Amino acid sequence: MAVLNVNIDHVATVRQARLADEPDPVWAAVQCELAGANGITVHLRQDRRHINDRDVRVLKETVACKFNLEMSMAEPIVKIAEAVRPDQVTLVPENRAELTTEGGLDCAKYKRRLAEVVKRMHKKGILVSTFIVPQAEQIVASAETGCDAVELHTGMYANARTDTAARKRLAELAAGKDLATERKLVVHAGHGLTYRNIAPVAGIDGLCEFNIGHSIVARAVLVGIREATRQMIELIEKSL
Ligand SMILES: CC(=O)[C@@H](O)[C@H](O)COP(=O)(O)O
Ligand SMILES: NCC(=O)COP(=O)(O)O
Repeated sequence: MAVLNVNIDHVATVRQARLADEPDPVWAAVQCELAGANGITVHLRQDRRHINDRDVRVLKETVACKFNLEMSMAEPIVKIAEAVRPDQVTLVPENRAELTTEGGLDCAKYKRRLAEVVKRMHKKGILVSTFIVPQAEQIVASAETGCDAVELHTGMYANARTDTAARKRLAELAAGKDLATERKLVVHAGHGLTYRNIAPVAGIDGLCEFNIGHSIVARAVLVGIREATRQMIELIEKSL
């Protein structure tokens, strides 16, 4: 059965819209956890557009479930992860001009840097996942560099315009999950997942963890974050 990590970046986006001190993502994390979330995910971007260093430090102290830090492999950010020691890091590509994460991390191209970061994270007892498109060379590079998990990028599925295109993307995700499992990687999935599109992905047997953010925070504005988290968990659990 797959579990849900709630990505609370966009709670911080609302705070940063006024450079204020509310809403506090730390308060949101507590509510998600009380609603049954398996984990809390945040992306500490180099431009600090939403989550900041203080959030990451306080979340490390307060999150009792899994704390998953999404981050690029830029050296200053890697040093922060070493100091904070989240339960897991998910390594992502990052482009300052993007609205959100666009593609997957090119693990094959940056294999040497990836192997170094994996070693440093493991030395601190941190699990490592890579956020990748479901392609064989990315899965193999993640396995060969000693990663514990991969997060398959569901953005192309989420953006599919037709049922045929969505089915093709789902088949790619399922095949990626099979290969990653064969390579002894734990398989996560996320990006662009919503209350409307979660069911077919959550129906793929063997996916262990979903990271979902924007859609849950958007719903939370209307129904509260505990209820929004609860509704998403219910959909995931119903789909298998
Ligand atoms: C890696 C991923 O798919 C997302 O979590 C993304 O990195 C979140 O970043 P934003 O919240 O800035 O879109
Ligand atoms: N890695 C995906 C994630 O954490 C949340 O992505 P989104 O649901 O905000 O698109």
